[in-house]
Amino acid sequence: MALLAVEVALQRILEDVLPLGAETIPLDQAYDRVLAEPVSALRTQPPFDGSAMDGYATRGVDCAVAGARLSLIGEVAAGSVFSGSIGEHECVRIFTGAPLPSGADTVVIQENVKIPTPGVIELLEPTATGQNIRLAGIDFRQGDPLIEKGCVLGPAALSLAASANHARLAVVRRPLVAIISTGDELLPPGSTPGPGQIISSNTYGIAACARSVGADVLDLGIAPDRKDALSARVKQAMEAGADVLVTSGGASVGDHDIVREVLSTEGMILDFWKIAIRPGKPLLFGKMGKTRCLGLPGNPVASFICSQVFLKPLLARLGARPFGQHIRNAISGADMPKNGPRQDYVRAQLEERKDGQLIATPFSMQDSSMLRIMANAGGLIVRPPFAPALKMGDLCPVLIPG
Ligand SMILES: Nc1nc2c(c(=O)[nH]1)N[C@H]1C(S)=C(S)[C@@H](COP(=O)(O)OP(=O)(O)OC[C@H]3O[C@@H](n4cnc5c(N)ncnc54)[C@H](O)[C@@H]3O)O[C@H]1N2
Ligand code: MOO
Repeated sequence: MALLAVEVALQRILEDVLPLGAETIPLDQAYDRVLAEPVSALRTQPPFDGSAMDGYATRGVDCAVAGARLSLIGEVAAGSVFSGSIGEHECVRIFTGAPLPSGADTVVIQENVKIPTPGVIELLEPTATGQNIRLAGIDFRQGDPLIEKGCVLGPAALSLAASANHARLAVVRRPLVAIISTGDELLPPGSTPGPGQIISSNTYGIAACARSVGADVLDLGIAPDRKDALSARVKQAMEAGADVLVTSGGASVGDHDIVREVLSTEGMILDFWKIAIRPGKPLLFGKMGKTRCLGLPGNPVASFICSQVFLKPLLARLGARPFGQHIRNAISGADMPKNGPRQDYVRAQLEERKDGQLIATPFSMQDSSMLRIMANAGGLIVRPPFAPALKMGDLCPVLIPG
């Protein structure tokens, strides 16, 4: 039977995924969160006509000519209000951000005056009516829509929400992804491996992919290849309320590849197992209640590429976060043979020519255990199933992992 195509597998993974619910959180924790409800202004900003400069508030008609003299009748700074009113040929010392005194419609900046005698200012040049004033509401008025639902909150949006007087915001809950590595041979980084043992690496790439699309990660460590040990960790993931359960390793057909069986025993309804991708063929997907289960192959590069191609879009959809794979057109830096039945993600070195043309040169070794090559690959040349041979200089799509 033909293996499921990558696009079909992705469709099946995303098929009925709805964004998670909302939670209301303090503004200072809302950076990079996805807004669940639109934000509108709870107040008008600025709430009053105010001065944009340090200087003297006066009437435009009284400062139309150089040499005009005005009597100084008081002072107003930001945070206070001048209680009187400005009359003909009068002014009030004013500072940036202070409300304009009643009767004033213009601010003369202090660099443009001299003080011939205390209590009097003299204009060095004319100032037009309305200069250096910020009118009430020029930024926004109460009730104005300010930030759309679905926006990923960046620094300026957060300051805007604060200015509009929101102390808390409704944001989409972050998906929780539980990660279990499986394999008797695995030890955490920093250990001293014994005979036959290696260091477990996959979790770190998987977790980083998850975090890059706004997910929270629950690392459930390394489970040995025993059904009871893996079951216990799966139960932990379910008890923690994981939206997505990712396993790494044990997905293939060997005697120790127990993931599919254990997940099924724990209640997973299998959707698919094995797809037409290289690396990553033994990928499995199913649902355990509301929890989506993604069984990644153990080979480190397969685990990473499947996280990029399948896990990231799934988590982004759950978190209502905009997401698209970064695909660029390149020309191949080498001849490539015709492809087999699986969509191949060929690790390639990228180079940008002076004219902007991207050149992707495949590494000569493509073993799915080789993390150094993966980490040095600027991109993955995507070779669809049965793609014909490529000549050096032919166009090819390149996925840039994020
Ligand atoms: N007879 C067949 N054998 C295999 C097939 C097949 O179709 N028929 N598929 C191969 C493919 S493709 C892949 S990919 C691997 C994936 O198998 P598993 O998911 O069962 O992975 P493991 O056997 O557990 O591990 C494979 C390899 O990766 C190392 N590994 C596992 N986990 C980690 C980790 N967290 N960090 C670092 N390295 C890890 C493990 O030691 C193995 O070397 O199966 C092929 N076999
Ligand atoms: O996923 Mo495997 O060889 O296709 O690494």
